[in-house]
Amino acid sequence: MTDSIARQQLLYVQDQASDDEIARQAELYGPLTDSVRELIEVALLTEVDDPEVRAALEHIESAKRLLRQRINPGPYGVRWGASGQKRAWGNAAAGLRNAVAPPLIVECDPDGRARVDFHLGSAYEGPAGLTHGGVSALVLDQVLGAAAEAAGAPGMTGTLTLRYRRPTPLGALHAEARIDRVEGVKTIVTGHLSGPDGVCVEAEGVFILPRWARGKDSAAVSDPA
Ligand SMILES: CCCCC/C=C\C/C=C\C/C=C\C/C=C\CCCC(=O)SCCNC(=O)CCNC(=O)[C@H](O)C(C)(C)COP(=O)(O)OP(=O)(O)OC[C@H]1O[C@@H](n2cnc3c(N)ncnc32)[C@H](O)[C@@H]1OP(=O)(O)O
Repeated sequence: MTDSIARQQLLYVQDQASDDEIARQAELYGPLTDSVRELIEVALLTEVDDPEVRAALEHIESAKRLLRQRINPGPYGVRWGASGQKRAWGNAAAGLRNAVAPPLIVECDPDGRARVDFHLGSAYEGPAGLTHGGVSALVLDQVLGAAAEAAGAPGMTGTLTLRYRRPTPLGALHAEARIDRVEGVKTIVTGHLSGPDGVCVEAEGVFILPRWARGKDSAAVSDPA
């Protein structure tokens, strides 16, 4: 096993946190993340005068000093609590503690379907007034991957093929996915992202359970044996 695979595996952690403790953390950190996400948007769009910008910067620096007093060296990883509840809170698309995430709160069915209604603000702009194509890929990767995982056939994205059919606006959007077929360790998933005028991006993904995870269940992925 290479060092990088071993390091990756160590970030899948059983931390035995109780459901109550997880709920406490979600209540504490969820609003912090939401506030930082809004800060990103406000910092992008503010038109106040220079002294107000400098004063705001001081406040933000002070908040960072507070939070840095005790800090995880990162990244967050994926953690499972005592009841098996999963926390992928660092995830760039869906993480509860990641202000970069839109966030996507994906609904899944165990038969391998997933869907999400979400909102992309000005921070996700690519072409003027439109969603960045890489952000559409992020969303579809996540939703297709979640469909595979929901059916018990999770995997790393091996191949993601996208067809951008019409420009994707910012604002209220929808994405959905379903498993097309499972071929051994490969799960093939299709889906799309749509806006108010219809489908904007179509996707097909091949999700592959990596060698190191084969024959293990999610409760054992952090066991390097
Ligand atoms: C229960 C355990 C949980 C384990 C957790 C592991 C993964 C779960 C991860 C996320 C799931 C959760 C939620 C979903 C959320 C988000 C989705 C976003 C996910 C990502 O953001 S993820 C980051 C981007 N992703 C990468 O960073 C991948 C880098 N890469 C690799 O890690 C390897 O490259 C890998 C694993 C892809 C394959 O490596 P490998 O050694 O396991 O593969 P191997 O050679 O055994 O091939 C087996 C069969 O796959 C075919 N095959 C091989 N490579 C292929 C490819 N690229 N495309 C199409 N088919 C391919 C072969 O042709 C053969 O096919 P056949 O059986 O038909 O011959």
